[in-house]
Amino acid sequence: MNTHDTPAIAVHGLHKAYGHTVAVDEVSFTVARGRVLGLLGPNGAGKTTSMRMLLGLASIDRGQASIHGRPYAQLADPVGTVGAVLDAGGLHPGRTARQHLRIAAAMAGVDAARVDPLLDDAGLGQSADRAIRTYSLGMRQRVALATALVGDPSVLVLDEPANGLDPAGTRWLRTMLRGFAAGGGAVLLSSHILAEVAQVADEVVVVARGRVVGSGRVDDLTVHHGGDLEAYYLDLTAENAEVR
Ligand SMILES: Nc1ncnc2c1ncn2[C@@H]1O[C@H](COP(=O)(O)OP(=O)(O)OP(=O)(O)O)[C@@H](O)[C@H]1O
Repeated sequence: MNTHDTPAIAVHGLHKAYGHTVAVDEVSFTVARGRVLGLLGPNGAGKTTSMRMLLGLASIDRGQASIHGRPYAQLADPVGTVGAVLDAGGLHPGRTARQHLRIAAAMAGVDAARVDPLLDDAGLGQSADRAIRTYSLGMRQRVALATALVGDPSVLVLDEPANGLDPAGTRWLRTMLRGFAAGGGAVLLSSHILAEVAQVADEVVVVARGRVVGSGRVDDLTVHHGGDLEAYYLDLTAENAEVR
């Protein structure tokens, strides 16, 4: 199954518990090609766990998660299909950004010539030959984002991609994501920076304590809050403000 009617990302009835903590409780959403979906929610709401299940990094207790109609593990070309940023702290500290991207390109089976333009786009051209251990948080985030793009994927799954980025980096990310979606790509991103989400996402899903408490197009959801995503979000999550 890989027709144009199949959502790029589909999550249905996803459920996951860690001991007595229900991290994700019957979460469902889809992301169509050409769309950006923002996954919002308080700390501990289940956003990262949902993304990890989608990417086959955490087992699924119940429900299904698929990319272009298949579970991640059954994708014929996972690196060429999905780019992901889950934890920019996971980069090898002794490697340079250029080495890191070249290795990623080799693993994805793509031409190493793709690496330099990606480094330049991410604003890393000047620092690409320094060890990642000398990088700031925002620079690591830029490496992680550039790495996610190496395989020329059609789907991006990004956990707090703006974390640590300066204003120029945030603008680069926004422009990159809109361009990616305009080219037919699908993006799932989590973020606590609601002003940024309002600018880049077509739709949002709000989770609290593992459950979906709101979802839809940003314009529709915020109609009673003067178009203010933050006001809508804070109203919706007020009862679940206590983190777990
Ligand atoms: N490996 C784990 N072992 C035990 N509990 C976990 C584990 N991973 C997540 N949890 C719990 O599952 C719940 C959801 O966590 P998750 O990281 O998915 O939240 P989140 O929405 O991504 O939060 P944040 O916004 O703080 O990143 C939390 O209660 C968390 O403590």
